[in-house]
Amino acid sequence: MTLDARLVVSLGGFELDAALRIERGEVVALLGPNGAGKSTALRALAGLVPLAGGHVRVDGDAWDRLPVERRPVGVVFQDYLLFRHMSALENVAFGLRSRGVRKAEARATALGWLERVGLGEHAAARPGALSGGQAQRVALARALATSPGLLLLDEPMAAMDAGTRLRVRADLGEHLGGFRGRTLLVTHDPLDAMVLADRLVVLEAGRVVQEGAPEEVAARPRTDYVAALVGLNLLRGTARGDSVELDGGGVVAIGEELRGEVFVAFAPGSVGLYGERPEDGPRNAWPVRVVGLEQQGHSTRVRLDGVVPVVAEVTASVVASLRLRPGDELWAAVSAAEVVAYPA
Ligand SMILES: Nc1ncnc2c1ncn2[C@@H]1O[C@H](COP(=O)(O)OP(=O)(O)OP(=O)(O)O)[C@@H](O)[C@H]1O
Repeated sequence: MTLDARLVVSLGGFELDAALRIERGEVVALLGPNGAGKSTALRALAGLVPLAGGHVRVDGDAWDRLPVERRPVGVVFQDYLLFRHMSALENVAFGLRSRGVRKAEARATALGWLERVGLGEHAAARPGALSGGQAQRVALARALATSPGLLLLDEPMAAMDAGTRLRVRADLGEHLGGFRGRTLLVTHDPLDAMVLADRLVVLEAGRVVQEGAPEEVAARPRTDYVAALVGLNLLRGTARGDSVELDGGGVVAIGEELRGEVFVAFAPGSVGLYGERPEDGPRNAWPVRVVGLEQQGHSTRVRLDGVVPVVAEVTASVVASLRLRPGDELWAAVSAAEVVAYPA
């Protein structure tokens, strides 16, 4: 009962060509930078954008041949797209009515769903009288009420403030946990993806560049975008035993034996900063220049340029004792044991 799709879409100068598989009960997060084609992929699955090639199949059923209104798909958009002149109940019942369910039954089912998302008491309210989080839950209830085989969520929390987002993320996690269809969640937010998804698919410039379990993607990024998303330093080079000659120059000692093209990743927090080259210190020490400082919670992220460009995350006491400023020349050091290398 796997959804198996290859989505080829051509929009002006933009070309999407992405393969996606979603198992029953699985939540897949589609991540990527602005303009990568995430919304286009979602719209293509919903039938709102025509396929120039490829297919959308579930168990041999060709969903791509079905007209939009007959696809067993529920969609929740970022701005919810609730009908403003209808009550919450009528909004949720609408999807059922348009699938031929009789009025009384549609209303009863809709009320059941509003109760499940905690909005039974707001059934008569118009969308304008609901908060963003509540409106989002109505939109989710409307999408789930038709028991779709595929639930599509397009940045469902993007319009919310941080506090609401936290609550709605938890709610959504609960509802998705009980949902037996397949879910595709389009998001920019790595936290939404890591918390809610069973698997991540990363799209860049219309192509899938990496996919896997959240912990796998977080530990072994394969593009600069993914590395920035999960907060790791990422370098690329050729491994010759326990060291890697970097493509951009410089060498990184690693804690294991590898050969061939590899990625090298390490956490900013594992990078130490020193005024002088550290004696008897970590095997990796590179001369660097400070190009930027950014406070993040209790630590400072220091962007460093040099033959080996890296980001370090240090405490306020390091910033103070080294009197760090843009332009300063320093040494960055990281132990080989903190460096992860994997085939490119
Ligand atoms: N109707 C359209 N006609 C022509 N080009 C379009 C159309 N819709 C989207 N595009 C282009 O397709 C590309 C992908 O857009 P899409 O909205 O799918 O990306 P996205 O990954 O969802 O981005 P964002 O994160 O900014 O929402 C962009 O370059 C966009 O400008």
